Amino acid sequence: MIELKNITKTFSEGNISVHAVKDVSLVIDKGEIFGIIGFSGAGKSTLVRCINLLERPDAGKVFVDGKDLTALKARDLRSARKKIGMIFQHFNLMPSRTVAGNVEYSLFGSGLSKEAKRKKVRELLSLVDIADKENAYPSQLSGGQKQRVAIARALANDPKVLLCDEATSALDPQTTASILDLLQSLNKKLGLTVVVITHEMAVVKQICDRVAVMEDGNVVEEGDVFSIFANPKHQITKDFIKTTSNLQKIEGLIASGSDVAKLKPGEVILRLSYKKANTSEALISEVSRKFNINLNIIYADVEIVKDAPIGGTVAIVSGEKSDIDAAIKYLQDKEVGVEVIKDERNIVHSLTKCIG
Ligand SMILES: Nc1ncnc2c1ncn2[C@@H]1O[C@H](COP(=O)(O)OP(=O)(O)OP(=O)(O)O)[C@@H](O)[C@H]1O
Repeated sequence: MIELKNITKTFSEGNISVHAVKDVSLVIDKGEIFGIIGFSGAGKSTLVRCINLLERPDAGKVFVDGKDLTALKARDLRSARKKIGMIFQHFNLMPSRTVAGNVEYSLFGSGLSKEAKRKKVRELLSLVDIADKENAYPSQLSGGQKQRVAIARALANDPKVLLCDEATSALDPQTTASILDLLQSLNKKLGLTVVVITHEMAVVKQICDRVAVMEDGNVVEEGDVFSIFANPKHQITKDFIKTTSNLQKIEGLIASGSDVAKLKPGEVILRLSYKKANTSEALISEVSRKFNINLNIIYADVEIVKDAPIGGTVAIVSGEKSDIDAAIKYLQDKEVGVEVIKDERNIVHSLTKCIG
């Protein structure tokens, strides 16, 4: 549905140049929810604004629904743009128009009669569940309600693509969840291709099918959401994932000398993370039985991402060194990520050596 080919965009002010997007190529499939995540200044907004040519790239091509937008004349570009809706962090509603007026404004030039426009506006407002606010002004609405109006407005010309630029960043967590639910239901109901820019991995986890991670104008990693969460390759991706997982807290507990992370000689702390869609919690009891070791779980953080469990556990493991080694190998063979966080097994060895 969307293909970005070698997109480059540089902003110049005086003799300072900012390379906002550097030779980025991406393919976003029809009907998917695609996330673009990165820290502030990574180039996400610039890249997404290149999709509807709000920013014209210095180099590269933009294909949407088979059309090369970069090659279109102004009039054709205007009509192609109508098939690409966009919503923003701060909603961008017109304060002097009512909710219905804001949505109707987008139907200007649609050729619909006054009555047909009214009907369309009512349908759109019902679709986003805000029909009761038809006559209210933006200043009388909450942030979540404003974003619903902005979504209705973005859908007025029956677009095939919806671009969402930090659409939930100004909302509280509960409202964020309800707007993400709405985007997901519109994606299913209308077959809409949705592109979501965010700096929150939780947003990606909740609704995206695939994600691209941006840093310093480049896409550094890209893939389906489960694989990215299970096997992040780039440091920045790992940092983003840390923000949504409790499994990293163990380092803090060790550093603070917490009793929870104290080991007896011979014990080891392992962090197990699921890397395969068919991994299950049953593995823990299985290795415990099979290798005659004890796993005392300190943290478990497992949730369902794209219908598969993701996350893992942190456990204190005790048993014979050779049994623990064999259990680690067994888990790794089952494609569970195993990290040794703290290891007191050598203490047993040195004690044995001393006694011996
Ligand atoms: N119109 C502009 N003129 C000059 N520089 C710009 C312009 N737009 C963006 N930039 C610069 O390009 C870089 C990328 O900005 P961009 O807004 O695309 O990043 P972002 O990842 O979306 O960040 P944020 O999450 O803060 O919006 C930044 O260094 C920014 O200052």
